Amino acid sequence: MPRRERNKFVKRGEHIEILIEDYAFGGKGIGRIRSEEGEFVVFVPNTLPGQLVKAQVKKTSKRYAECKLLEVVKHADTEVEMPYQSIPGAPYIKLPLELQHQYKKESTLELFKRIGKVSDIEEKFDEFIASPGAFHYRNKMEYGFSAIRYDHELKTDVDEFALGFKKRGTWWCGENLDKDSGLFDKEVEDHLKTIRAFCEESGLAPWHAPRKEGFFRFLVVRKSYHTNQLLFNLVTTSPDIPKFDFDGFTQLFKELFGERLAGILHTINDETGDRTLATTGSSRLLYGEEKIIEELLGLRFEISMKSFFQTNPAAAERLYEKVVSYALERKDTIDGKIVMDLFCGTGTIGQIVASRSTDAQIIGVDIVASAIEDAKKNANRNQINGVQFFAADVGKFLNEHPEYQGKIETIILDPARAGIAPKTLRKVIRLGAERMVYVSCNPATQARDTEQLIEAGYTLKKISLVDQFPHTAHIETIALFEK
Ligand SMILES: C[S@@+](CC[C@H](N)C(=O)[O-])C[C@H]1O[C@@H](n2cnc3c(N)ncnc32)[C@H](O)[C@@H]1O
Repeated sequence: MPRRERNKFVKRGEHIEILIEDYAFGGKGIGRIRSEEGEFVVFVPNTLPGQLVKAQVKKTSKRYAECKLLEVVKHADTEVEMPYQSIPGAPYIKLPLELQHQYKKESTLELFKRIGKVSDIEEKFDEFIASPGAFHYRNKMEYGFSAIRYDHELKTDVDEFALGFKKRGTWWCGENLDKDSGLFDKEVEDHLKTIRAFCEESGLAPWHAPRKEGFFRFLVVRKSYHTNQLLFNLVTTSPDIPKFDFDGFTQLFKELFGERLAGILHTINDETGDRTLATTGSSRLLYGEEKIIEELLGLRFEISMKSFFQTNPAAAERLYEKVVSYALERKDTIDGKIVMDLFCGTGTIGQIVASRSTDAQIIGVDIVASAIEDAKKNANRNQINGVQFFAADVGKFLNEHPEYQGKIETIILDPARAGIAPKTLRKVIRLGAERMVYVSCNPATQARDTEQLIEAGYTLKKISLVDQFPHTAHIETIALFEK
């Protein structure tokens, strides 16, 4: 085993108190220990510049240490009070949006300098696109049931029924969400404690993660901003199904949400893993419809519990507008041409490009068969011609279709967080497109791919950032590459 390099500043397991001075990409606060021996860097995720924090050292190397946040000892002067319940999914909610934007922009551009080797990245920077709504912007939430609850007053775990989110940094312990978190639908979250009380009164057990047993597992909610309707999915295990009052449960939701209630599903998940939906296990409709309709840039989409859909539709519209504007900037490479939409998901980008061009042929490829089915249905519903969708791995698809080499002028790429596998990227490069519009939800992998694209003769022309998830560390980037 390689020997870990030691440092003279901190030891693994040690508790330290440190002032956070800076922000690194991905939501890590940076602290510095200074001594005559030099400067030592400490990363503490989910912290803000200006905070004094207690942290535990998890990993060390010669020049830096990675820590886990234990407690914020003193808040930063920049933090503001919020009327929302704080949740692990929104670690930066107390930081004013302008500062969140500034940190996200600086740390992302820095990545492209360091990993992508684009030294003049500031000159390529085009626009920072904010989310139209900074609060209550999500259209989906997954609340977990837990038999172990974290009590913030007692500062310990207690054996009690909980419904909400996992306590940050644990897999076994939940926290109750008692009111609006500021991220999803206020009415749903304000009513969550009533739903919890109904479930608790049934006497059936919530999921006990260490023992891997219990009846109640998840409550998933999807919302349409177009119709303001809500679709719920109660996920449970199967043995106690006959003991649960599903009619009473449905009645409660009708009373709480009235006209807003589109439907309620019940899904069985007997698998012990932490996933909401089991690969096995069935779903049945308890009430109403199993789909809701959403509208995006004038196009209509049918959304079921399983389909992928952008989580912040209003910000997704802005993201798509930017992607399409980069693609259509040179209409001569689109009109009457074949355009590839790789990693196309439900095919939204390809459909928008098709609807705004003349005789373009869009080829959409995604590995998830159900997403491709939705893409085809959505294209039919929106009466969009000239689109073809394929359920396949992008690398395999390009192997099996050498006829496209040299025939494509514009490629749109929107890979998942892991980025594009280097082998697949080489195949994409071999298509010989003049232009690539590369969308990424993980700029770190995009910065890595940028270096490979530059080596292959592409130039990074422009880059825009889209803040789809305010109060989190996430940021999306749209980069335009040209030969
Ligand atoms: C960020 S999403 C794309 C979203 C899509 N552009 C949209 O706007 O709806 C990334 C997509 O990559 C797909 N994917 C991941 N690995 C893949 C592979 N090897 N080949 C094809 N598609 C893949 C995922 O199924 C997912 O739909």
